[in-house]
Amino acid sequence: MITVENLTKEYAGFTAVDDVTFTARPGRVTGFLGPNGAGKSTTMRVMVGLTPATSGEVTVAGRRFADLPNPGREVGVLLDASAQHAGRTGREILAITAAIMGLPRTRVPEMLHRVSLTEDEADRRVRHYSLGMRQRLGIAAALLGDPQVLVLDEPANGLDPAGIRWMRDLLREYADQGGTVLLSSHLLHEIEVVADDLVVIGRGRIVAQGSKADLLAAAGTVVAADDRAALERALSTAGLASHPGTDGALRVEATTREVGLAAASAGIPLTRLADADGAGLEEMFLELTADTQRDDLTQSHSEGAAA
Ligand SMILES: Nc1ncnc2c1ncn2[C@@H]1O[C@H](COP(=O)(O)OP(=O)(O)OP(=O)(O)O)[C@@H](O)[C@H]1O
Repeated sequence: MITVENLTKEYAGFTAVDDVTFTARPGRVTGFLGPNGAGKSTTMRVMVGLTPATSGEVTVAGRRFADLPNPGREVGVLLDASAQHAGRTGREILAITAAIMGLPRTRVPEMLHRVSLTEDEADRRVRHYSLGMRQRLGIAAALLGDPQVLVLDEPANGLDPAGIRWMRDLLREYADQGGTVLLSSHLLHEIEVVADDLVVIGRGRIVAQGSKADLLAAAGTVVAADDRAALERALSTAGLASHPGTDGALRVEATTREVGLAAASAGIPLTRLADADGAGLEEMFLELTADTQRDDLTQSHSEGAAA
């Protein structure tokens, strides 16, 4: 279990994370989703004690990371796959990590096997690894101590489609065995297949959170008719809020049944009636984050200010 409570992180007066509260639960994969610069990495860095919070608190298994006696045994962390020592082999990196955590050396070949790095690849220096191989090695290091919690920042970066599927299966299995997984991404599709819960962040603030199923249901119904104005009137008469989607159809915050009945009672033939489903979630993500993108540079702050 990871609990983030009213977390705020400021860099020289710039608020990178703004009063963020959420929980990642055991047995579930929690997707931490947001556009570039939304505050995901900063939140995760605070979570694993790399950056001090300005205010608020993060606990893992009920304790602050800094208070965990052997953190690697409780929390597996992959924040930056490229941060590994380029001059060491993958096997050496895992062996050193195992020694630091007081684990038997036998964990190393086990984990290499778990992430499908071959013997030959394990003995190459990391500088010769592809980004995908570094991600696998990073995941092996995160799993080494058999932790109950995994914190992974953009773990799918650099993985090919087969690698992404492999990782999804691995995380699913890990969560199904009772583990807690928090993984970040700026790509909705990457996360929506594997996540049970979603936490969406934009400009440092949480803009939506809940189970994926609830967020999908909240994304409502897509409906279209040749006479869109009449359809809008019928929906409004039935007390259903609607707004135009990007494809000319209307998005309605109601079930397909409610929408169908409202159209039928006004005698309007429909050309389309469907659950908003994945497309709805994507639109919701774009809408939620559109006004939270950090590309307007209206807030100036100094990059690299002291943490
Ligand atoms: N050390 C720092 N000094 C100043 N600003 C920082 C520092 N670290 C991060 N920031 C700023 O905080 C904001 C959030 O950054 P963060 O890396 O947490 O976003 P992110 O959601 O992980 O984005 P990405 O998907 O691009 O990795 C950004 O505007 C970033 O420039």
